[in-house]
Amino acid sequence: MSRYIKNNYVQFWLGCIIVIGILHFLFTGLEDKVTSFSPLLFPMLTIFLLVFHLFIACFMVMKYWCDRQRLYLLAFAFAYVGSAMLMVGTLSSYPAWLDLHQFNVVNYNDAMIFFTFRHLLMAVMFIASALLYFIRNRPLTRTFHICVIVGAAIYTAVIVILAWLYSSFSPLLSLDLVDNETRQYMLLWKEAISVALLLVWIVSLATLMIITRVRNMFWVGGNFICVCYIVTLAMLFLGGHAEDITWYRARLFETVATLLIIFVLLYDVFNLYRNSHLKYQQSYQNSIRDPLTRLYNRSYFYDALNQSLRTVSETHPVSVIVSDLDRFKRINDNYGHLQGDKVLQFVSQLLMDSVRPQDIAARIGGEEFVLMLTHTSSDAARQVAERIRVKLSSFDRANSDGQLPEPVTISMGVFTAISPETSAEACVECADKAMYEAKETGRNRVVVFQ
Ligand SMILES: Nc1nc2c(ncn2[C@@H]2O[C@H](COP(=O)(O)OP(=O)(O)OP(=O)(O)O)[C@@H](O)[C@H]2O)c(=O)[nH]1
Repeated sequence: MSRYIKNNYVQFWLGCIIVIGILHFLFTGLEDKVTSFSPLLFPMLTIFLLVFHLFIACFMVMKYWCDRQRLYLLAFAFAYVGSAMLMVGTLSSYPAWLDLHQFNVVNYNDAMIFFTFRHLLMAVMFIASALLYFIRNRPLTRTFHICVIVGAAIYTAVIVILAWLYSSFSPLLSLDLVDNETRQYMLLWKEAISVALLLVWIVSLATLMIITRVRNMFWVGGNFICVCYIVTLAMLFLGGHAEDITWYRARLFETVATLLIIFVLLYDVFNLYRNSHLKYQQSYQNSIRDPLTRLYNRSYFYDALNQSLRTVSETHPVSVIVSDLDRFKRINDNYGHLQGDKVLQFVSQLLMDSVRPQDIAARIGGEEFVLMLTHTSSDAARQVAERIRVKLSSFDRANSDGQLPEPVTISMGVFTAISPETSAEACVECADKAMYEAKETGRNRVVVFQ
């Protein structure tokens, strides 16, 4: 177990180093080609990021809505919705994205205030999400759900309102993080807030790693985004001033990393769809097959026969073969029920292998089987039955790999429907009568219903 977890961590960190290394390589390549970035790049990237965050928030809410059990998804949803709202504030600090006359008027301090509160909101919500994941299997009451949702909504609202109050939109409070004239970072940002945010994200990453153990793609995404935010903050921390190349690089990095997370989430959806489709297929097959022999069950057989009988005619007959093992009780009595089951499985496999894919082989009683052969005349059906009978009687313990404790024989009755008026029940009844005639006239025989 601990090796499995260690493997997860090693793979995760290797993946992070490779992805971040590739992104870094691409960005430096881009920076070498582009001498100066357009002031529109930052708001454009922010718009992309905003849309990505709304997309992720919708994904989390929808996933939560599926069973309304996984509260940790809602913590993520609030983190991303709040972040998107704060990005609207960031955009308003860049009027150029809407109003070209104010191309050079950028409120860097506001952009940094919205950035700070955005990260504070997200990092704390990520920790909350990990804690909610930790208690996911406990029986949580409806009141607890409501409290968590209300708490997350209040926290998000408080952060958004505080960001707005501290920004230049409100005269009530103020926070100096960037000097808008010189574009230099203020001491408060450089020595306190950036370090504090970095620490909060490190705590967030540690909490996520310990609790989730990076156990699936969803949490690979969650942990990866924490690493990306730490890298983003480190970039800003090392950068000289706002509008410096690192300012753009950090935003570009965050946008690309979020896009990667969207791909991870899409993969998660694909996995969910594939698993639920597989489960559906399994439960559907279980509902139409006999558990012991994997032949079709009685109800599936009757449905299929009724369907085939609708189009039956003299040129397109449908044949039914009812088969019953001879003196099967003796096998059970002499060798036990388990050996009896093996005999039933062996005979079922033989029946399945002896018919075409469009035919149906079903188990309709203890040791009673039925075959439906479409577009098969009475004579052809008799030949199929005869072939199966001879084949079965050719096996003994040695050449059946011990499946048959002794040679086993089968009695078979054939009936062929040529009119759509014939019901499925009547077909089986007639074939059954022919099979009983085979039993009465010595067993190990094929009789065609006349
Ligand atoms: N091992 C096993 N035995 C089963 C199963 N279902 C039914 N049987 C047994 O099948 C036997 C059927 O016996 P009978 O109907 O008396 O007939 P028979 O011994 O095959 O003799 P004839 O049909 O007259 O040739 C019974 O002993 C049932 O207990 C099953 O799923 N597994």
